[in-house]
Amino acid sequence: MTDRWWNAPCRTADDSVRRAAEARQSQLTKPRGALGRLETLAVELAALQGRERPVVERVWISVFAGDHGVVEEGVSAYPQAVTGEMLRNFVRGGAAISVLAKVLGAPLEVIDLGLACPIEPLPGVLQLGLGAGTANMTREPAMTPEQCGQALATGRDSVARAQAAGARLFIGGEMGIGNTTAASALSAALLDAAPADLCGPGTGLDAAGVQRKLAVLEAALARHGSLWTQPLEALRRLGGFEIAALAGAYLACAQQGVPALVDGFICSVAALCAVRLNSACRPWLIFSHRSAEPGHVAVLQALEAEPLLDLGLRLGEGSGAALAVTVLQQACLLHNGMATFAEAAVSDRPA
Ligand SMILES: O=C(O)c1ccc[n+]([C@@H]2O[C@H](COP(=O)([O-])O)[C@@H](O)[C@H]2O)c1
Ligand SMILES: Cc1cc2nc[nH]c2cc1C
Repeated sequence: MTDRWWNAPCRTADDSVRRAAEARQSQLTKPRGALGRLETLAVELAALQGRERPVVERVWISVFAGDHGVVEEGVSAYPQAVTGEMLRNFVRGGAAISVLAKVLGAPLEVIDLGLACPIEPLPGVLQLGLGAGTANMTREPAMTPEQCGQALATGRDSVARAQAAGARLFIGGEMGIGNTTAASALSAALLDAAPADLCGPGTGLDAAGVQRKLAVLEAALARHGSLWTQPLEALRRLGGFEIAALAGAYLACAQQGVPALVDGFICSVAALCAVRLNSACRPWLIFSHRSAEPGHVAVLQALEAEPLLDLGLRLGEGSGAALAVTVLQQACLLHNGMATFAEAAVSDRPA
């Protein structure tokens, strides 16, 4: 991997626009701060978009899918064939993210990076064939350097398509049976944390299943723990195709100046990876929700992220991010549409 494109500079938010947007918030007909997080969200979006009146329109959704060799260790409640089966469901319109994309009027791009149980060519699914899923990380690195580089570039290419379509907000989703194990291993490595703090039921393991998954995580970390010093190598050894693609997408979003709405546990681990690869991407990442997957808390904390929603979701696909779009939209509509104290002839000081 000689082309380390992710090291190129990221765009920066516009501080003068931020100050103008803050000044506007202070003039709107409400006690200062009364719209809580909606105020800072609108101001931050204004600074990122470089416009005092931010807008959330033309949302783009890319869902990245891949399988995981570690599934042969019995770490998921569901069989690996579900990854490909869900891709069919995505394009036929029956998955949660299909419904939410339709509601938002957002294009839904589906990318199959490499499946253990390949599916037929399908209109609407971009099939890249990086491999029959990743290798089993308890035995060998999940990805070759070439696969990891191709997966990162896949995310970057999605952002380029989003930008060409005029997208103002990027949502990355993921689908991959076993990917909570990859995300737990990768985050334990990057955070130097105990795997027990990052291991959870995923799609629905029972207590015995979670214990088995923990033993698998410990084996993977013992196998690779001393073999990586750079985040890229941790990603290659412990991550997955879709996780690398998401990391590449977040980095490209920051380089191109497109805010990204981050979904749940797996997406947040990809975001952590992106931040470790190039910390200047962090301001472009907005965290949509706190997943029910227990490891999400530690990852959010490490990123100093306070997510917008906490609905007990643990689906993935980009679903939590798609749900949070409405919150961003309402924050902007209030910021842009409310009257100022002067316009409405309302006294702007407490008695
Ligand atoms: O987004 C989340 O927070 C989340 C939490 C738990 C599970 N998932 C989804 O469930 C799948 C991975 O679960 P598992 O148990 O097979 O590792 C994968 O397709 C994810 O999209 C997603
Ligand atoms: C049915 C199903 C749908 C999903 N969507 C994202 N991860 C998933 C895992 C399963 C098992």
